[in-house]
Amino acid sequence: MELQLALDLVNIPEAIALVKEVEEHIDIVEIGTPVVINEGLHAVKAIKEAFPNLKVLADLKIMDAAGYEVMKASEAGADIITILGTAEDMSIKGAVEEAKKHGKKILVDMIAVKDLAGRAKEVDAMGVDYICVHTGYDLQAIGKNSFEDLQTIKSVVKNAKTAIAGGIKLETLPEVVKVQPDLVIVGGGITGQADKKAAAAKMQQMIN
Ligand SMILES: O=C(CO)[C@H](O)[C@H](O)COP(=O)(O)O
Repeated sequence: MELQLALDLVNIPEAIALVKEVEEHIDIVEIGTPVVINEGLHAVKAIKEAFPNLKVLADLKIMDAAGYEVMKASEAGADIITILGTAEDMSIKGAVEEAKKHGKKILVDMIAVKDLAGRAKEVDAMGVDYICVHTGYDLQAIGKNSFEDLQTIKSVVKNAKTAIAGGIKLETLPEVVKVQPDLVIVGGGITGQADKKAAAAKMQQMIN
């Protein structure tokens, strides 16, 4: 199981400082969608240059023009790029094809997908690398989580790795670990802690 640190509410210097604190306890750094909106793909480039040994995920949440956007994120140094499960099949297949050309991976974010099991089976057959259940901030605010959704995709996905994101904290991590996803994505559960290094270290220990 791998641990991904999601950075959503920082600028580039803050992101670098934060990763420095926890780098030995994480596998992947996510440049979150708000960071990409504020800073562009420069943020991906800056983090990859500063931490060449960590994988970098560009959370572009692609919906269209997938081949082009995957190409640009790949050129910036992203190792993994996200596309939405609600995107057209043609977009997801285009993302996979472009990522393969660059030796990169595609993570499908299943946020807001209604028929989770059905769509997970479909995107799994398109050759994507990760399928991720995700409760976004807006639904976290009304107490939702993706723990059951993780079980749903685990029961139908045959080829891709499975992942989970959205409000995971130290207290809820055991419930996630029980279901054995391949990738656990944590933002505020680390960045919102006074001792970020300790939180990341504890999570890494629980995951392993
Ligand atoms: O993609 C995201 C929001 O759209 C976040 O990066 C993801 O939800 C993880 O952050 P947190 O653990 O703080 O919810």
